[in-house]
This record gives sequence, C-alpha cells and structure tokens, in this order.
Amino acid sequence: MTDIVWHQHEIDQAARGRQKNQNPVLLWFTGLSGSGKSTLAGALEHALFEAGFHTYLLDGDNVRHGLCKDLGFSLDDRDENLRRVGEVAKLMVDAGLVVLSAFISPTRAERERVRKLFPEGKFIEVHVSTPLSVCESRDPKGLYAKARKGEIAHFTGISSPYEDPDSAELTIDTSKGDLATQVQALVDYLSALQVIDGEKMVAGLGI
Ligand SMILES: Nc1ncnc2c1ncn2[C@@H]1O[C@H](COP(=O)(O)OS(=O)(=O)O)[C@@H](OP(=O)(O)O)[C@H]1O
Ligand SMILES: Nc1ncnc2c1ncn2[C@@H]1O[C@H](COP(=O)(O)OP(=O)(O)O)[C@@H](O)[C@H]1O
Repeated sequence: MTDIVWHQHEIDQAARGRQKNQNPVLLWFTGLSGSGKSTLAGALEHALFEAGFHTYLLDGDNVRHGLCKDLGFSLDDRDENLRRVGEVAKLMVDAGLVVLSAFISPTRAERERVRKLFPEGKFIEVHVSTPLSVCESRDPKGLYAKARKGEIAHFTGISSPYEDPDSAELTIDTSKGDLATQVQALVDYLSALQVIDGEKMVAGLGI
C-alpha cells in the first residue's frame, strides 16, 4: 500500500453537504432479525426524502443480493459483509448523503470497526432493542421457525450470538409505542445535532 497516495479532491464532503442543505452522517440501525430495522429506517428515510433531504438506505437483505451475494452467515462472512457495507457507507457520506443502514451487525467489534471509519459524531448507532421473544413471535419471513427446527444454521439469537451495544446513541424498542413516535424521536435527534434543519420536516412526517 505504500505506493498508493491519497488524492485530496477540491470538492469535499462539507461542500457537498452544504449544497444539499444537510450535514452528512451514517445512521447505523442494529438489532435482531424482525426487530424493525428496515421498517424504522425506511420510515425515517421516507420522512427525510419528503422534506427534500438527500438520503440512501442500505439494507442487509438487498446488499446480499449484489455486493455481498458471495457471503453467508458465519461470523467471518458477517465481518466481511459489514466491512464492505461500512466502506460503501463511508463513500456515500462523503458524497454528501444522509445514509441509513439496516444490518443485524451482531458483534460490538464489527460495529466499532465501522464507527472508527468516521469522525466523531458522523456515525450514529441506533440499537433496535426489540426483545428476541417479540421478534420470534413476529417471524415475518418464517426464519425463526426454520432456525428452531435446525433448518437454518448460525441464526442470530438462536444459534449465533447478538451482542447488545453499550454505546448506542439511540435505543428504540419497536414493541413499545408506535412507528410515528419512534421516527419523531430520530428526527428530533438529527435536528438537535444539526444534521438536518428540523423546521423543514413536513408535519405528520409523511408516515
Ligand atoms: N442465519 C441467519 N442469521 C440471521 N439472518 C439471516 C440468516 N439467514 C438469512 N438471514 C436473513 O438475512 C438478513 C440479515 O442479513 P445482514 O446482512 O443484516 O446480517 S449481518 O449483519 O451480516 O449479520 C436477515 O434480515 P432481517 O430479518 O431484515 O434482519 C434475514 O432475513
Ligand atoms: N415500529 C414498529 N412498530 C410495530 N411493529 C413493527 C415496527 N417495525 C416493524 N414492525 C413489525 O416487525 C416486523 C419486522 O420488521 P422489519 O422492519 O422487517 O425488521 P428487520 O428489518 O429488523 O428484520 C414487521 O413485519 C412488522 O410487523
């Protein structure tokens, strides 16, 4: 790597963010399968998009159809999945976007590795802390039932670990309260950090 030198381009992240009237960040949703990561991230993205902000949502199920389709669910493969996603998210934040990601990201070490790619304040960890019992009762894809029968190996929460974050910026349990209130809490957080101008948010959040 010593023969490769970083090229500092003239248009930087701050300039791209200014052009979009926002402060680019990565919102990293982590939690068990069925905890509500995609729903929460999708509803937040919808509300931000409706208000004219520039966003992109990276979702585990979708990324595994393309960029990471060669990877499975061993701990090594999950590490590589999240390494790639972290690097892609970094490029997208650099492009001036408010990036949302929804990956189980089961270990603290993986999440801390992604956090370290960003300056302080640019990586916002959202722990979707819905209990395993609720996720399992929802089972929208029937995966928990298959995992209990031993038909899926290394299933998070059943036969593969999930480590709760101890330094998440926000924690949301989707078995309590309603989606609009949860999205409002995220919007309030982003407004307080001046990631977005909260005054621009549409009443009712478009949910
Ligand atoms: N073994 C096993 N364990 C957990 N999840 C599994 C597994 N096999 C398939 N799936 C489906 O894959 C989705 C999780 O992919 P991720 O890329 O988010 O996982 S990880 O962050 O690399 O751990 C996950 O999606 P979500 O339910 O949206 O979380 C599952 O639908
Ligand atoms: N905020 C919420 N409040 C109530 N139920 C929710 C909420 N978010 C998701 N759910 C329920 O949980 C199921 C799984 O949500 P999903 O977003 O697909 O989870 P994940 O992306 O973490 O796997 C959904 O089908 C829905 O029934």
